[in-house]
Amino acid sequence: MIFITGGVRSGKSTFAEQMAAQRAKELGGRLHYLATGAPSDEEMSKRIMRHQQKRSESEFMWRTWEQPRHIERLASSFSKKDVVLLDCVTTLLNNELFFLNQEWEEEFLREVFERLLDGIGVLQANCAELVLVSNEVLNEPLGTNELVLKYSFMLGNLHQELVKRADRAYLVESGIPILVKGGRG
Ligand SMILES: Nc1nc2c(ncn2[C@@H]2O[C@H](COP(=O)(O)OP(=O)(O)OP(=O)(O)O)[C@@H](O)[C@H]2O)c(=O)[nH]1
Repeated sequence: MIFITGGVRSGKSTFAEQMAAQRAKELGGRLHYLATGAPSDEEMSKRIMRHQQKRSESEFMWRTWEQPRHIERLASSFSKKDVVLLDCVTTLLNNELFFLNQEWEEEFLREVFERLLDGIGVLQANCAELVLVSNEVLNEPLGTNELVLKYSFMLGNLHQELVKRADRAYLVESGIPILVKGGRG
């Protein structure tokens, strides 16, 4: 598993696509793009269309899946030789946290945390390489808002756990990927 993080517009999605395509070439499997985001406004809709256009024009054959929750349900769509790019973990977390409009009690947060890790684990077990993209939103001062603090702890812990499980991890800054864990493999 490869974990890629970076700030907004850092270039992490482009880097992740290159990395996934390279791995698919090496492994001889198909390439899947798993989008967890939704076109929430006009700007996002256009951005998604641009991404889709770019993938359709690329030299690689991408198959796109739009799955905001329950990513594990896609597992049977992949083969053990395939490469899956999941973009992105942050949106997946948001979708889980806000879907039920539930109070962020400790038990609920723990359940979401485990559900996400389980879902990612199921995907990982059903493909050759899982490339995860996430947002580095924790560099700002956290302030004192309780929800922001809970969210930040949750995302931080999730990132730590995913990096622990990943063979390689990158931080992308201004379009430059910095290898923070693992070899160049
Ligand atoms: N629903 C859907 N979302 C997509 C699709 N292709 C890309 N996306 C979403 O587009 C987002 C990534 O693109 P950007 O918003 O440009 O990424 P960014 O984080 O702002 O910038 P970078 O760091 O440069 O990647 C992710 O949330 C993807 O899930 C698609 O086919 N369908």
